[in-house]
Amino acid sequence: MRMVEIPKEFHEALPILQKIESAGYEAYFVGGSVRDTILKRPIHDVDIATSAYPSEVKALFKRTVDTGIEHGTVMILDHGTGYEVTTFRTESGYQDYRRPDKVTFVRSLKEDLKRRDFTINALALAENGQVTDLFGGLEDMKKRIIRAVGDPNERFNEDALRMMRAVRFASQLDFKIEDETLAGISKHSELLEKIAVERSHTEFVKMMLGVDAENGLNIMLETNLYQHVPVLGQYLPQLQQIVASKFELTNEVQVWSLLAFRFGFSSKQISTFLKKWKTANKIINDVILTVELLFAIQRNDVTNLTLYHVGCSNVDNAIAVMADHSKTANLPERYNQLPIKNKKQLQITGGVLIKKGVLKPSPQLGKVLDYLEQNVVAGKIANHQDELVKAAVNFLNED
Ligand SMILES: Nc1ccn([C@@H]2O[C@H](COP(=O)(O)OP(=O)(O)OP(=O)(O)O)[C@@H](O)[C@H]2O)c(=O)n1
Ligand SMILES: [Mg+2]
Repeated sequence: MRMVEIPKEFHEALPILQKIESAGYEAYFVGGSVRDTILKRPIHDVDIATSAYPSEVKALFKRTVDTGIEHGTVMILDHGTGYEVTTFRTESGYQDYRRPDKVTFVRSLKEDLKRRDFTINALALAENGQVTDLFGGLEDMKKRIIRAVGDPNERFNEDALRMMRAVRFASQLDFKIEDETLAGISKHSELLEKIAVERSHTEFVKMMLGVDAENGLNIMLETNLYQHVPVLGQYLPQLQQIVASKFELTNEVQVWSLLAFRFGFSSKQISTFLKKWKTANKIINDVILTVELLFAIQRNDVTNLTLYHVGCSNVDNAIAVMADHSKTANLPERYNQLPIKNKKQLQITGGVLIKKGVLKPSPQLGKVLDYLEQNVVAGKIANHQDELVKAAVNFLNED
């Protein structure tokens, strides 16, 4: 296949390919950017592979950085924002199921493409638009199939994360996993435990955000992969229910909130669950708030105070996760109509209360402000300074 027009994302990098080629070596665009171009999907990172050895690449350009020199990767800064150029290589050893013991630089494109994970990821695009397809990647794209390059057992033994990548691509691209590749995943699913949780985490979240996430999750159940990631193994019936329901998620908070809500987790359980997945603290906090609101929605017990405390973005997250939209239809409007959205909008401060002689600086000040904030949110006190001062005086007299 010959691409008539090379997409604009590649243009800035074309001088790099031309320079390497004019020095007598081969150079190609490879990996995800080629796959996504042919599938007419947005491209993120543009990777380049070459027959030139790293020292030869470095000799050709003025500004280079050794970003991964031991496995053959050099970043070239001469053109545009920086492009990673990696020498064709073969890999061997893989005693730990995640990275090779030995990388050997080679001059042959075929050898390089042979060690890649799936046929759709083993395509090379030349500067003139010619696509090299040695393993039927183009045909598999047409048939919408994820197929391992060569023997799936070998590919998954080399890097067990590839099993999660297969599931992620199936969900993201709405592709089917070819039978032998699928059998390879079932056979080797336990190898996933050898992989750093952070890497499985990335693939799992991407999978759950894909267009066919129900299918992706279902494949994790059918192949037993779910038993070899943190916590999910104990929740098969709940996961089956999630698979059977339709869901459409747009960020990581929603992914974890859906699971935690369906698993019936308390805040403490959510924290333990997500720490096992090495999730960022900010995400954990947002999930706790989102799930708190989800349970309130389920109980038909959403107060203004809950909406206020959960915050705008997590109200949106809860709405996205809740399957029953009749229960959430009025929430955006209710949120918008809250008298205040955050503490800063309160028309009073501790300083003003002190200045007006309502009370002296003391630990009680915080209590008074909390009282005012909660009652403004609940609509019981108007958010005007005079009213707030009056309410503070009354509160102190009652106390
Ligand atoms: N475990 C892996 C990871 C990557 N690759 C190869 O390296 C390329 C680039 O890897 P990466 O950027 O991690 O994935 P992409 O396929 O580019 O997917 P994404 O769009 O998420 O970047 C892949 O296309 C594939 O050829 C591989 O063979 N095995
Ligand atoms: Mg990529």
